[in-house]
Amino acid sequence: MKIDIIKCHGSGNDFILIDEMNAMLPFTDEERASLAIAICSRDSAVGGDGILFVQDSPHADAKMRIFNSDGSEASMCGNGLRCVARYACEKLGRHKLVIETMKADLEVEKTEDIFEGIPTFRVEISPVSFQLSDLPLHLDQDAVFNEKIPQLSEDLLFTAVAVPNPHLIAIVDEAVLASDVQETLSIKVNKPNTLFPDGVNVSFVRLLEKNHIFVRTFERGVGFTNACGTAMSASSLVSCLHEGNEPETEISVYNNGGKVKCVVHQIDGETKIDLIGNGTYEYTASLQVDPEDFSSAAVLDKEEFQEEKELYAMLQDEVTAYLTSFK
Ligand SMILES: N[C@@H](CCC[C@H](N)C(=O)O)C(=O)O
Repeated sequence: MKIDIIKCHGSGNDFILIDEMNAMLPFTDEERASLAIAICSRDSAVGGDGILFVQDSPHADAKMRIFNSDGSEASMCGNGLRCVARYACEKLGRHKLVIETMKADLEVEKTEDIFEGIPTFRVEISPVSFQLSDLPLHLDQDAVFNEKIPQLSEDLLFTAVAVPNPHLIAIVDEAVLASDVQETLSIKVNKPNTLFPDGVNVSFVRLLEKNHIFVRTFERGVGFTNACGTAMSASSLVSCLHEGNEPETEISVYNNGGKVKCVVHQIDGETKIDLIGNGTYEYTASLQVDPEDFSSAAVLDKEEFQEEKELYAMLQDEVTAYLTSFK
């Protein structure tokens, strides 16, 4: 069988986008999980942090489903939603859409370039919940706000938040960021454990200057990625709650894959976060796959988006220069 794909990324968090809108024979969920495991493998002909399935929606302009590279389905994907926003806006000829996700219909729109010539999109990150039951995190308390979790660390202070996928966030210094603390802790809470039965995305955050932070994330179902959009959004919120950054103000969020901007909105007791950043295409192609063995996928008719790659590399150079000033 042949599957048309777009290889894309949001801040270096890379995905395979598959359009299932109007599909005559949509995949089963078992096939979606198997396909993610097969073609996201960095040993495969494609490789990626996950697959974005774009589908019809009965009550929104389109629907996004995200399958991690281990085949697990997540409730949300911020970097992926920007790629889906670009694809759906271009397909439907619109600049603003509503995209259905597992737990919410979210606003997306094309916005001013984050770097000249780089397609940039604003996506809504919500709902936001600090209730531990919404992650879930099994502790005998309702929330974890900038406090210790002795089972995980004697020193670090954590905040737990669902946006709506689960995130555990710690503000750390450069020395902790450079250590293996994050990897060890992340592996512990993403294998069978009593605290996080569904696993959790773990982010270490370094404060750079006012309204400028660096975020590195070990993603549930993937491992370390260049960036995690929901994690960068949640980390921006935490930086407003505990570290003096400002709601209703653009927070520049740097990561190993580039940068995004986040704006935290807190209105009538409800929190929403705008995540603003690139939706970059790397290439289009057709995958020739054996429906009985997805791992045999071959890439055909590959067409590169060379100019986009070169522009994004210039943004990354700018980010590297900025981050070097904090070493
Ligand atoms: N990288 C995504 C998050 C993808 C899902 C996450 N790994 C999870 O399982 O919750 C993003 O950009 O938010």
